[in-house]
Amino acid sequence: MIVSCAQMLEGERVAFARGVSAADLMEEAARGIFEAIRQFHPQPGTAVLYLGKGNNAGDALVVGRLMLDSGWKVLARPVGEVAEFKELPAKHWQVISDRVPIVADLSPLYREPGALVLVDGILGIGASPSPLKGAYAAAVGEMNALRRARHAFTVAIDLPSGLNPTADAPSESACVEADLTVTVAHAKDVLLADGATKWVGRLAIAPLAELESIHTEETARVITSRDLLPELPCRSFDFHKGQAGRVGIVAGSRGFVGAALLTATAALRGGAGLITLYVMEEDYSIFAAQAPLEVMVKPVADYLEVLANKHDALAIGPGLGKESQERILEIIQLSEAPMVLDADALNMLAEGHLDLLKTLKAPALLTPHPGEMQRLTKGGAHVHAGATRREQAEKMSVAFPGTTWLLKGSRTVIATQDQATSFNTTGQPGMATGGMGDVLTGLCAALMGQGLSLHEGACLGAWLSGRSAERAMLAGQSAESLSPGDVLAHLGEAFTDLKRGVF
Ligand SMILES: NC(=O)C1=CN([C@@H]2O[C@H](COP(=O)(O)OP(=O)(O)OC[C@H]3O[C@@H](n4cnc5c(N)ncnc54)[C@H](OP(=O)(O)O)[C@@H]3O)[C@@H](O)[C@H]2O)[C@@H](O)CC1
Ligand SMILES: Nc1ncnc2c1ncn2[C@@H]1O[C@H](COP(=O)(O)OP(=O)(O)O)[C@@H](O)[C@H]1O
Repeated sequence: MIVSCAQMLEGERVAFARGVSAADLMEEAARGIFEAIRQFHPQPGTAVLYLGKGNNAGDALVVGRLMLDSGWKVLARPVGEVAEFKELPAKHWQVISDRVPIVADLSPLYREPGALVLVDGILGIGASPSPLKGAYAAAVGEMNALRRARHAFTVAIDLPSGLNPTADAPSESACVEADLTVTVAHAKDVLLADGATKWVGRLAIAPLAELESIHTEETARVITSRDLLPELPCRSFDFHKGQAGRVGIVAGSRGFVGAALLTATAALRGGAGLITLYVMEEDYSIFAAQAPLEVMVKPVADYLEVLANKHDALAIGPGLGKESQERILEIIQLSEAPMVLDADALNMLAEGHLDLLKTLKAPALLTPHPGEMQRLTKGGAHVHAGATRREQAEKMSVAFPGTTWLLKGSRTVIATQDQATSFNTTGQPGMATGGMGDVLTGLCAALMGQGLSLHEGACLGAWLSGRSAERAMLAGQSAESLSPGDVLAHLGEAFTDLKRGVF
């Protein structure tokens, strides 16, 4: 659920009026924040707490205490004097001050071995909307410099300090550039603004039981493992492959073999019962030689043969090229199985055939990246110039009833008419490499084949592929080295994380 900072403050006020204690909330919030940090840094290292004077600093100090108890070395960098701390941060500072040196000189941090985590407890939702000045702006600049030069992992508590808590668009002045923002109780709308993503980074929500039921926006939500898990069918012991879905894949061409194989392997790792990859006869030997053993590769003289077989879901588009446009458009129009349309299938629709989406027999999930979306919306008939990413996806889903739109990016957004628009939180910049979208397509098709609705299949596919990328990083990959193959290899852990309810 999504709230404005003002709604959050009001929710807190109501909770305090019924006797909830701010100290208890802070303890619970900090436990969630620490858990989220551990999700990315399971082994202790060095942490620097950047501290303002309000309760955001209080949260950081409780997180610091939990880190100390788990073997971390913790240092403090107050923006002002510790004597200025308000009641709760002052109390928590007293508890740990003898174990937490105040850093005066930053230069040793640049040489500090091991993981370095910066905790941004400077400002939260109590921040004024004006741009940061003086010592506050300097502290933010210092954190960003450490992040860039030392690759320090930066965690913002509630909001990255400097993000305007009242505006739709964040200010471009001093703002903490976070790798992870752990926001308390509910996602704040400002964190989801298009321009905010580069400051917010990975978003996680630390739940607060007492603030669960505050008034929230019902038309949008942030995807969480807690909401997604009930959508994943729980397999009975006597489950058989026919129940796991027959997925057909229409992808690949000469020169684009990998796209089809990534899609097929993702469908396999996403749980599909039977997977058939359809390829043109003349290319059969290339695909058959490289396809996973479990995938059936079927040569066709004409793509329309695909429709003669029964499927629970079809994935159409990755690496298809342009040659079979007419036939592919026919399949899209005639298919009775739900479809995921990606890559070349989208490019074909963009070449004057978008209205075909009004005559489909089956529902379709379209998964454009921003470039493909631009091609699909050119001319402005359905989406006005300057529309936000959320507006683009929503407007297309309304223009074409029966379709779901997943607009890819670092904050993937998923829209279906009359359903809450969903924002994904998982993933990381290492995913910005060719082939990641093919994995997403195969995964979504597998989930739809197992009976998930288009919207929930898209949400779960986006969450799992992002989480799998994070898992690959924990297993030793880096943002530079991460490949779609790594995402495929770690999907099992992503499913396990879903079941464990990770952030
Ligand atoms: N309430 C709760 O129960 C819970 C709250 N929680 C946590 O508390 C956070 C909110 O805490 P908060 O209300 O104390 O505000 P916060 O953001 O820390 O700082 C405000 C202080 O900073 C100052 N200041 C403001 N703007 C400034 C600027 N531009 N430049 C410089 N200074 C500026 C301003 O000082 P003033 O100007 O008033 O002297 C004020 O004192 C919330 O985000 C979450 O992390 C969680 O623990 C869950 C339970
Ligand atoms: N910075 C990022 N953070 C999170 N996810 C990302 C990031 N960059 C890319 N992704 C994800 O990686 C995938 C890339 O898809 P796409 O651009 O279609 O790749 P391709 O067409 O090369 O297969 C999408 O799921 C997208 O959301």
